[in-house]
Amino acid sequence: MEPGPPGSFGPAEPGPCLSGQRGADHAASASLQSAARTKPGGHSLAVAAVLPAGGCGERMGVPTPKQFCPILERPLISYTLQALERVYWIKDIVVAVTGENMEVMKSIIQKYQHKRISLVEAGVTRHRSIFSGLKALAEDQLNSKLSKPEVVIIHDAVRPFVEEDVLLKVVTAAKEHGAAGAIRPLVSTVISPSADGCLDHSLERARHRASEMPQAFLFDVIYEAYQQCTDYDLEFGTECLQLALKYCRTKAKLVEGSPDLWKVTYKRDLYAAESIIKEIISQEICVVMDSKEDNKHVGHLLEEVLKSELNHVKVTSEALCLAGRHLQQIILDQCYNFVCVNVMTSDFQETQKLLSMLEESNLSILYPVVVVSVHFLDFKLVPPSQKMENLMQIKEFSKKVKERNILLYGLLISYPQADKQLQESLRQGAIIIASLVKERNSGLIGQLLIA
Ligand SMILES: Nc1ccn([C@@H]2O[C@H](COP(=O)(O)OP(=O)(O)OP(=O)(O)O)[C@@H](O)[C@H]2O)c(=O)n1
Ligand SMILES: O=C(CO)[C@H](O)[C@H](O)COP(=O)(O)O
Repeated sequence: MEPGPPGSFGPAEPGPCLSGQRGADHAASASLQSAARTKPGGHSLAVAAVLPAGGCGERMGVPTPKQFCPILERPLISYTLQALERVYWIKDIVVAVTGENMEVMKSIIQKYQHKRISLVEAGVTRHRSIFSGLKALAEDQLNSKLSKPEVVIIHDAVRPFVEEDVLLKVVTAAKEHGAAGAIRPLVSTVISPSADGCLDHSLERARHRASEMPQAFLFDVIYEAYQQCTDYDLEFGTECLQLALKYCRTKAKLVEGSPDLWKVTYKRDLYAAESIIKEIISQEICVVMDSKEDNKHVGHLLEEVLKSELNHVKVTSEALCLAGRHLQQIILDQCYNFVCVNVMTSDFQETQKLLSMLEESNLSILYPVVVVSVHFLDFKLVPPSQKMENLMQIKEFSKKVKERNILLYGLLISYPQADKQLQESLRQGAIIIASLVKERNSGLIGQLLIA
């Protein structure tokens, strides 16, 4: 039941938004947030979250429970925690895990520096795990640091792509209606089979919806419902909204959710989740160069070719010399891909400077950072073989920085005198860079690729 080996460092502040909407519409988000924090009377709304994480992931078909399966070497549950903890108005996050996985969970919290998390022991069914989380939040608990929230969010630990806007929508609707949950249109039609395995009847697809997570409730409503519900409900029930309806006559407001809210269930869902994460962290590349004229000139040429080859990626450039001030900002803004330009040289001074800055920044705690050390050489004047000995040092550097979750690759780009040939080698270089950034293949680190 050991989870796969995650990376090994300590994160900075809550990582980037996994929604791919980084930096988008700050003003709208701020006003939404203040709406969530403020009751009509002007007092802040106390919101907590309960994450059931005590399942064994039978349908995934692997020995590790799916919430601990690694994606880019970090356990799935860490992405979900990151998504919730970056929403500052969620005060407490209560995670239900089995006794057997308690230590694993504690080490994940420590390694990725998750904040505001409390752990409780999970039950044998999802409903029992949720009930256990709710009990920890109820005010009559002795020796508890937690306090009873007005609204509680319930969210599966295996739905990592939950965004702040849907959390806010369900919380706001729960405040008004007592309960609320995210829904999606049905993909397949739901049918009811009879005992002999034949079709009994089918439901009209357009009139039904798939119930997803997150859901939110007035705490008193859902706690009352769990206290009243039967053992049968706790054993076989799959819908919290139904408990609120059945035991508290609270009709949940249904909120349209995004397709990324789906529950990681089968093995293929891990691959899908990995692709989504890779896509999000590959959206920006920073070309780093020093201020020497030659270096700047060819660095900007490469930047232009990258821009035209990768039109969906934001390509920026930055000088390494200004005591790294702008570069620090780019690191703070969570750019996870760097191309370091070295002209007519096979030493790694520039690349090493950049690597030191990245190591100091802790940027790579949550996601692997790609660094491509680009060396422009005129292969006619300087045969690569002459420089090989020096260039091979990249293997050692890459091993060292891999421990800090930095993926270092080497790229030799031919620097011929003729403009047309240079354009062609820059284009080939850009294609290689794009693929290194997109794939984040740790098997290729320390390799010298040639364009
Ligand atoms: N006894 C249980 C069972 C499930 N869960 C949690 O409930 C969420 C959604 O349940 P599901 O996807 O069904 O998870 P598993 O039960 O682990 O998967 P499977 O049904 O394939 O065994 C997951 O975060 C899971 O860890 C839980 O906290 N306690
Ligand atoms: O989709 C959901 C809400 O309705 C739940 O995630 C789902 O019902 C969990 O149930 P199970 O453990 O049976 O998969």
